[in-house]
Amino acid sequence: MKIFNAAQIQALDKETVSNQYISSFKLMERATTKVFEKLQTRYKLYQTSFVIFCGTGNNGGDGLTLARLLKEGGAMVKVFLVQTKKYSPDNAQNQDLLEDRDINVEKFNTKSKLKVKKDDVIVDALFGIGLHSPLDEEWRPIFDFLNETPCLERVSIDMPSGLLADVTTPIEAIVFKADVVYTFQLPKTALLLSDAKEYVKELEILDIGLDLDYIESTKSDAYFVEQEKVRNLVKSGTKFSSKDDFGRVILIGGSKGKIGAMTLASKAAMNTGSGIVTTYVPNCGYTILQTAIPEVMCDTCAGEDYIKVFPSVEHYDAVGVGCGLGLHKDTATALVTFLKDNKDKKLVIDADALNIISEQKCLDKVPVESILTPHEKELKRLIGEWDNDFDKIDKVKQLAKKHNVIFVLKGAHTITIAPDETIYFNSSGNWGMATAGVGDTLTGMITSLLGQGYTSKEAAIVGVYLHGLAGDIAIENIHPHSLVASDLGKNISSAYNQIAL
Ligand SMILES: NC(=O)C1=CN([C@@H]2O[C@H](COP(=O)(O)OP(=O)(O)OC[C@H]3O[C@@H](n4cnc5c(N)ncnc54)[C@H](OP(=O)(O)O)[C@@H]3O)[C@@H](O)[C@H]2O)[C@H](O)CC1
Ligand SMILES: [K+]
Repeated sequence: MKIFNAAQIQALDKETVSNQYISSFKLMERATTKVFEKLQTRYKLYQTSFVIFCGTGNNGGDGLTLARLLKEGGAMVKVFLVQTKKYSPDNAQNQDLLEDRDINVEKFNTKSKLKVKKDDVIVDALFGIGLHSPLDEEWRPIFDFLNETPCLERVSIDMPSGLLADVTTPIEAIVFKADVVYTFQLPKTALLLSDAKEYVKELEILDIGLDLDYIESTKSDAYFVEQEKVRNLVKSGTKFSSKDDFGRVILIGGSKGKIGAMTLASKAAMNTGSGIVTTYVPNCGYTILQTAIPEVMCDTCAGEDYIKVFPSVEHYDAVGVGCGLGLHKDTATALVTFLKDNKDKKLVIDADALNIISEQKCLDKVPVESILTPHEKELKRLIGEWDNDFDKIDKVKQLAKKHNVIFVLKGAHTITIAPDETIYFNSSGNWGMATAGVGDTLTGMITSLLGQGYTSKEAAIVGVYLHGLAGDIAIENIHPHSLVASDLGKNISSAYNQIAL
């Protein structure tokens, strides 16, 4: 699914109205009906009272439409409407339709006293994608009230008001803190970034039937990766496949006390479908690995507790480096030599291998089309501080392009950034996955896919999605708090099955 900026969505809106021969009023009704249907399943309407805050534009128009639909659906509804001289035409038309419907509509300004009861649902329809700059300070008392007053839940239509859709919103800006945001048709970049975590606790994208041809023909560099995209990329075997067809991969890493990382990575590589997985660990890991995973071959280096020498990898289809590797200076020296000696080998680079590359300042030695999978702290060591998420993405884009490598920025919507400047936000996964070893599992999975012949970009996109989906399937039976990295490995098979459906 493409991600559009606000201007592109507004153009899409116009194009839809024209191509489908409908009025913008009808489109608003269609969009809001989708929100209504969501609210109908989220709450028992006849027992719930909604206080809807409406702005002066079409986001406000959505709020007014929703007020009518909720009232018809049996809910109690009260509307607060921003006082102004000029409302958008569809907003004004929906105001007219509220007359004689026994809905209390109260006009307010930034100095007004508002009232919400503790079991009301607050609906924020103040500003959507039409917001052109951060809100003025005069709005602060209103938003402080909306964000702090006790209520049942906070719902935003399209955008949490105050959040800009495709440029950064300053950290101190005034923004509504939504429990759930129902956004129309396509996600907006700001909704997917961790900077917005306080404002978007849950996100749902509602298909409102906007013009598909226009979406298809409009260029975008950013995508939201969903199951359909991954389904089209996943390869399957044939009756005559042999283990050689599924790639031979090697995972290099481990140090005393961190052999578990290699166990997780190599098990995940097997479960993702590699024909042959070899692990290369220091001596202390040999018995552990051979006992833990009979399917994996184990090779060791001279070092007892850490890797002193890297192996030859010419006979492998893909190489994963870094899980549990440690930062010993001999390991660091060996890694730098390894990078220089294997300029033509695409690598998956994670954890301490990334930390060593930062310390040794040798990103330029990383083979082209390698995949780097830093979490936030590893990324900071690599690129330094950033001002905000948009700045972070820009910086990583430049690096990816300069070094011709892929970055996988692990997080809530793990972001894959390719050297061609395309960006992929992942849609699968859950908070239970914020636990040790989950990154090692991902490295094993991406390495496996690379070894199976996926391009680097495909391996990253598919690996990240499959990994998140395995986590989502795991929490069907395990509480997110109790999820551990091994649970992901166990559910890779179910994730494949679900994608194939
Ligand atoms: N295609 C779709 O997805 C559909 C979207 N719909 C809804 O429409 C809104 C967008 O509506 P729009 O009228 O373009 O804009 P908003 O309602 O978000 O806001 C416009 C009003 O806000 C004022 N504004 C803008 N920035 C500021 C600011 N920094 N401070 C104060 N006021 C601001 C703006 O004032 P102007 O002076 O610029 O005119 C407007 O008064 C979208 O988000 C969806 O909710 C459709 O309903 C269905 C299709
Ligand atoms: K809103």
